[in-house]
Amino acid sequence: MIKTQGLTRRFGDFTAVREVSFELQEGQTLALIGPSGCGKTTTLKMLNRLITPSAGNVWVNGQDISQQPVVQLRRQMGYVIQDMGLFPHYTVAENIAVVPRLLGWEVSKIKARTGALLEQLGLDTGAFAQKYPNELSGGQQQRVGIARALAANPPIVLMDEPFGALDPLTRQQIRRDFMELEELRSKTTIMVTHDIEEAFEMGSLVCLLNRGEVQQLAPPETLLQSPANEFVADFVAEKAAQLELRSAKLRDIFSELPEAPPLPGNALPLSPTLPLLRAIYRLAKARGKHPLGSTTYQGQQRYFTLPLLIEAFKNNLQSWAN
Ligand SMILES: Nc1ncnc2c1ncn2[C@@H]1O[C@H](COP(=O)(O)OP(=O)(O)OP(=O)(O)O)[C@@H](O)[C@H]1O
Repeated sequence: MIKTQGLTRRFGDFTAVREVSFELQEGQTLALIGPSGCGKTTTLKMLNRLITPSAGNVWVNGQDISQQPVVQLRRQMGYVIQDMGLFPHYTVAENIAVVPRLLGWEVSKIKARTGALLEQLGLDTGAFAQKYPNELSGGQQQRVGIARALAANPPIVLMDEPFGALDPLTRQQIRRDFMELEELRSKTTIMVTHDIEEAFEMGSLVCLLNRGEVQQLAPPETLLQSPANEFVADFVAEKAAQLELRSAKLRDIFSELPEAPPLPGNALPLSPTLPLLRAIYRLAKARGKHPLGSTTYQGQQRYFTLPLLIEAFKNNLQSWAN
């Protein structure tokens, strides 16, 4: 869907981005991460030609973007930025409708699309469509910004610190809602973030940059398990435990679990409380043992089963990592 080769940008004598190459398939998410000033935003902006590369190429669907009219290019790419960039004198509905209008969609189609997006992003259409950005909270504005970027259904979404300006709780909630959006599953997303946990949670690939150069480009778990160099190892070391949970996928857990042992007749069902599950998971990881069996909890022997654990895992994965 999108490919770069040798992407480089110089500002005078200074090389902000050097020879960045990656390839993303439809539906994949690339998280660009690294210390402040490492070239994340410059890389992102070269993808929609907000910044012209000094060298290298970008192809979208096999087409070299430098040969494409810029308007046509940007219609294929939703763009979400940290300060939202909503038009203050447009209502929420008008803000979301900007690109569909430019594309000449019928009014009824625009209205239906706007309403559907607002609902999907947890904003009641009746209450919000006619409000102005300054009547919304930061989190609500950010949701509108996301809706606007998705309005014309672009196959590619570029996001620069999309959840950056928000408090941690709002940030987490929006991120969760965002990841649950059904239509995003088929989109190819490139996001810039300074939050390594966010990168690990959202990225199917993580690209760690330092001083404009790629240090490692790989699935998140690979950065943990096989860091390419000392910089990568140091970068992930501090949060290794949280990152492991962020990048844990249900299938990883499945492969660790053997058949559930038969429950004894006097087994009490386990209520999967968070601390208990957390302890089980840690134990299993640390000792390389499967987390099935029994445990003494509040003075009683409790047994936990595969479906229970999986369910609890699904429900709690997010909050565990916090
Ligand atoms: N227009 C410009 N002129 C000169 N230098 C620039 C320009 N734009 C960016 N730079 C420099 O290029 C480097 C990379 O900038 P960029 O914004 O891509 O970094 P970043 O990784 O996104 O940083 P941050 O996380 O702080 O937003 C920085 O050192 C920056 O000062």
